[in-house]
Order: sequence, then structure tokens, then C-alpha cells
Amino acid sequence: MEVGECIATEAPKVPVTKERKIGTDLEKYIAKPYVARALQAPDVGNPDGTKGYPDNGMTVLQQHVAFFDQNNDGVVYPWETFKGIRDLGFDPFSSFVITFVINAAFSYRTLPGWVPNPLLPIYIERIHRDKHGSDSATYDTEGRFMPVNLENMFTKYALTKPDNLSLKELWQMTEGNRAAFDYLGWMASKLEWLLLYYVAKDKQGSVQRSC
Ligand code: HEM
Ligand SMILES: [Ca+2]
Repeated sequence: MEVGECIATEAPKVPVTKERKIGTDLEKYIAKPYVARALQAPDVGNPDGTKGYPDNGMTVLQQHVAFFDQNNDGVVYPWETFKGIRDLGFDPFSSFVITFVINAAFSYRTLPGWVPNPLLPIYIERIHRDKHGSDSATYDTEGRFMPVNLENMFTKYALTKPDNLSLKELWQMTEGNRAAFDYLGWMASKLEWLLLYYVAKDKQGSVQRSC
């Protein structure tokens, strides 16, 4: 018998462990899927992450946020978030509201000191401090990427079509990830995944993993 062959991923007394399945053969596709990646975001179809995308020495979470840093100075001001959100296809009114929510929620923890800045800048250097609860754990607390947690998302919640999350399934995922009494985390996660749904959905209205 090989090492790990008889690991149980379902407990008979907890039916949810049967409903939300865990993949057991990830290592066939991704080297050491349990090791957090600082610079790349691999998945089973792209074991080396996105090819030709420069990391510029930034964590995967920093790279996510740097998309919005229009002048690449390491700080994301609201007008930069607004431009980025508009570029993703949102209308001006929604972009304004989304921008305000994001910069108001994420600015303070990233500032260099303790005095709040009314211009609501987000400093990419310290973006890991904005990690919140009730998330998917795809980013670790330092902003690295956890391949195993991204894959678990699909095995647990993409139940109608493999590798494909419908709006209902995405919603069920945010419900499943809820930590007790974590109101801020619940709202932040719902916002992040609803935004992602809007940006990434295909013609059938579901989110496919990258090809
Ligand atoms: C339309 C634009 C955006 C989309 C679709 C989006 C989507 C997401 C998604 C899906 C996650 C993962 C949440 C989870 O693991 O449960 C995430 C995490 C995060 N995003 Fe965004 N995001 C957007 C804009 C932004 C902006 C503008 C910022 C800040 C400048 C930002 C900062 C973060 C941070 C700090 C996290 C880590 C939260 C955590 O895992 O606890 N995002 N985002
Ligand atoms: Ca900037």
C-alpha cells in the first residue's frame, strides 16, 4: 500500500464531508500542492501558473491588487481602483460604489502609520494585512497562493458540472466558508465572489476554471 492511500476524507457522522468532496490525486498534476506559492498561481491545467506573466517580485495577492495600480507606484488610490473596475466592464455608477467600499475597507490596515488617510490609499506592500475571515483560504495570511485550497473549491462545490461553478454554487461556497459571527468577512467574501462572477462568467452563466 502506498503512503496516504487510506486517508479518509469523509466521516459517516458528518454528512457534509460526503457532500463536499476533497480531491486525493492532486500530486499527479501539481508538484507539492500543499506548498504555498509566493509568486505563482498554479492549478491542475496550468501546473506552472500563468505563463509569461511577470511577478515583479510580488506575492500572488500583491499581483491581484497591482492590476489596479495604474501608475505602478505601489499605492492604489480610489481613482485608480475606479479605472481598473471600469476596465473590467462595470458601469460608472457600480464602479463608484465598489471603489468606495474597497478603498474604505482596505486602506487603513495597509497604511505606514496609525493616522487614517482620508484619500483612502491602499499600500500594496502591506496588502496581506487585509486578509479577512470567511474566505476560501486560496491566499494564505502572507498573500501566497495555496493550490490545494483552489482545487478543493472545485471538488467541494462544482457539483453539477466538474470545473464549473454556477452562481448558485458560488453562493453556496461563500455560505460554506462562513466563520461564526464574522459579519465583515461574510460581506467581503460575498462581494469578492460576486464581482468575480460578473467578471469571469461565460455565456452559460457559470465560472469555468482557467484553460
Ligand atoms: C472587480 C475586481 C475584483 C475582484 C473580481 C476581486 C476578487 C477577489 C477574490 C475572488 C478574492 C478571493 C476571496 C477568497 O479567497 O474567498 C479576492 C481577495 C482579495 N482581494 Fe480582490 N477582487 C477585486 C478587486 C480588489 C481590489 C481593488 C483590491 C484592493 C486594492 C482587492 C483586494 C483583495 C484582498 C486584500 C483579498 C484577500 C482577501 C482574503 O483572502 O481574505 N481586490 N479578491
Ligand atoms: Ca498608484
